[in-house]
Amino acid sequence: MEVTHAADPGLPKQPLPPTILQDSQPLEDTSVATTTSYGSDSGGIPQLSSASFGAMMDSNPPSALTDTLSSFSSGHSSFLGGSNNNNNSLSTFSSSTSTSASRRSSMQFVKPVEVRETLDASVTENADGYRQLKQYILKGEIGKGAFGKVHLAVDENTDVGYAVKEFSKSKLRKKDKANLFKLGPRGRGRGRRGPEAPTPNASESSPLDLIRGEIAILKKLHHPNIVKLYEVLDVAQDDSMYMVFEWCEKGVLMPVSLTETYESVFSDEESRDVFQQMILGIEYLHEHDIIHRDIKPDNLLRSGDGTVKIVDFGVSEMFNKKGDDLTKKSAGSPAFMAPELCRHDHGEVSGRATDVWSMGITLYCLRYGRLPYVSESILEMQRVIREQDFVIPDEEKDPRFRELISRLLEKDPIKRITIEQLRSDPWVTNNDRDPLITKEENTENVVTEVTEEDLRGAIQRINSLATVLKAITRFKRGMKSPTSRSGSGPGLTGSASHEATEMERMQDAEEDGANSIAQNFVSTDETQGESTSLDDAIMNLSLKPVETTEQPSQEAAAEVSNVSLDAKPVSELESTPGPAPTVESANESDEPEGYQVCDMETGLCYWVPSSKARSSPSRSRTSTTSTIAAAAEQNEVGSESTPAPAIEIVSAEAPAAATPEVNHSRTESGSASPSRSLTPVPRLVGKLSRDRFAMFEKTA
Ligand SMILES: Nc1ncnc2c1ncn2[C@@H]1O[C@H](COP(=O)(O)OP(=O)(O)OP(=O)(O)O)[C@@H](O)[C@H]1O
Repeated sequence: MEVTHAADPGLPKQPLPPTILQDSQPLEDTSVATTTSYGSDSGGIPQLSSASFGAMMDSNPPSALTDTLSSFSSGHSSFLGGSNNNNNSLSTFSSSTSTSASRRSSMQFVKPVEVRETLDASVTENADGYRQLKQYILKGEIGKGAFGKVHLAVDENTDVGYAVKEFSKSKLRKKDKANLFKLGPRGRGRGRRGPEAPTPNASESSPLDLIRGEIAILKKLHHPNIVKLYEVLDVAQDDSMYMVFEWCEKGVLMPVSLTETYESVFSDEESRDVFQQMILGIEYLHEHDIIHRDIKPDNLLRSGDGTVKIVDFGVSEMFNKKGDDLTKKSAGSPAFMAPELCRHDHGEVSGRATDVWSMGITLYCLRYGRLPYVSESILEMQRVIREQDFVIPDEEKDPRFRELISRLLEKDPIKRITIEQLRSDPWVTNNDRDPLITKEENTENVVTEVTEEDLRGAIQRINSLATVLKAITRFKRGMKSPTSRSGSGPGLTGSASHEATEMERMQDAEEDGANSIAQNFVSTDETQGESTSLDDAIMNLSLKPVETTEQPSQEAAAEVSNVSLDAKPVSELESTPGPAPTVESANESDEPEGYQVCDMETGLCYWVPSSKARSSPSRSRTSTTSTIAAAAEQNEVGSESTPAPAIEIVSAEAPAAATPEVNHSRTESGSASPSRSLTPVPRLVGKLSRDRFAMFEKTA
């Protein structure tokens, strides 16, 4: 059996080392493990070190370094914030490590991947004695986090390797309660939300809510230097929840010890390469108003080709207001904490600047193999960070590096170097010999052509209207001229921020009815007083358990999509009087008057009129959005047992008296309907989103 790791879907699969490939033995058979280590609470079960697997893939594994690092595996102290006890090797960059040039070209392969959510998973034991979670066969432990183990898993259908992070729900709940006490409702859950975030409704919570913030953050991110999340699963019967991540087979870049110094550290070139990748990953995060807050070498993993992946968004914070990054919360690992956070009564601080500080400590560690600030107690550590200057070893001969470190570890956050300034730093760019890709290239979500295979490929389940918004956005960008997409237009110049890009998109949204969905989406607070942004919507919509009845009640449908009862479920829509124009009829005119939004999973298509066709500004915009959401979700509920009916939503904002609010046609299983001819593919115009919901312009 050939096992591969889940790199970007666009990249070729890479085989796992033969030792794992051949083996289908249960964990207890220690011959499976290429290296065995016994962590403090491993219970004697051999742990497979992902770094060891990675090292085996190197043509020239750095055995000396492996030896050196064995002294670092004895556990991290709380100063470092880490709790893993795996024996990850610090391997030098091997010949397989990608260069920044090849990385640049691989940026185009990053494809958005939808995160699947499974609420009723179960763990069974397979014929070979391995634990199996859905299609994932848990092969062995590759790490230990604060809330549980990290397993190497293999998808039995595709032989792709994944890192499956197990969480103990009881531990998470305990932590959640503590956060509630310390930080209030907004500090709850892994992956916190900025000050604008609404309070989660505890009474509606599902176990996945405990990690909902982290999921919501990871869902948004599609970048080569950010670890990909593929699926989250809750096992109702026991204490475990799982997150399925891209497997970073070379493991942790460098575990750091409070007391030790590495004998071998990253060379100038290697440190630059890692740091450049960190800059790109963090820039991307910051442009999406996400602050990581726990940047440290332990949270930088490497994939098989050496690409650096930022992991662990458990204490990250997502801000709803564009550009806002002020936080009062302290988080992260004390040794990496910025001085402005190192006082218990600190006021609001810039999250971006604190991430930059942590990048500085990380770079120092990479280069010199030790921390710049060390102390024996947390309070003392905080004092040292606030008051003392770091020391750069005398051997450091590169004045550019000295200058960079002092700008990164500048105690005043206002004076500290910014990500933007890092882009042109002489050490970072090696005096322009190794420049970074542009900010635009780095922060743009990649829009790619969709293949037939993609169209057929099932995205299992998406319970979020965010998908609709993303589809719309990508569709719009796909439809734009190359000039505007490349960012040479107003607001999209080299220094253009993501904020400007988003604003432009939103302005575009005014221009056609398709994007009215997007507008509705962000304006739901007008009518519901609840959701204020896409992020909120993700929070509110994406993790709800879906009823499994074929015909859910009106209340259930609204619950599923978390919309007001104003949103009509399909059953009610069916009896709505009025004409039910098909897309064919809508397409008869010469000019497009709207768009189809097609659900690629179920085959349902919705018709969204253009702004020209909309006539009643007084109608609640939420209604349209909500109705589509409810209808989509409702169909999803029924889709397992009955073939998908065809639904069109037309003239959704026309006055109710003259034209029904929502007209639709629906065909029961097996019966012929003109709407069945709404097969999306032939109608595709321009580029198409990979997501479940795709936009189609009418064809001439
Ligand atoms: N995607 C991955 N690929 C390979 N190994 C991983 C992956 N994610 C985690 N690991 C391994 O598991 C270890 C623990 O990771 P994890 O993120 O759970 O630890 P943590 O920093 O304590 O986080 P948390 O506080 O969120 O539990 C890592 O140090 C790493 O060795």
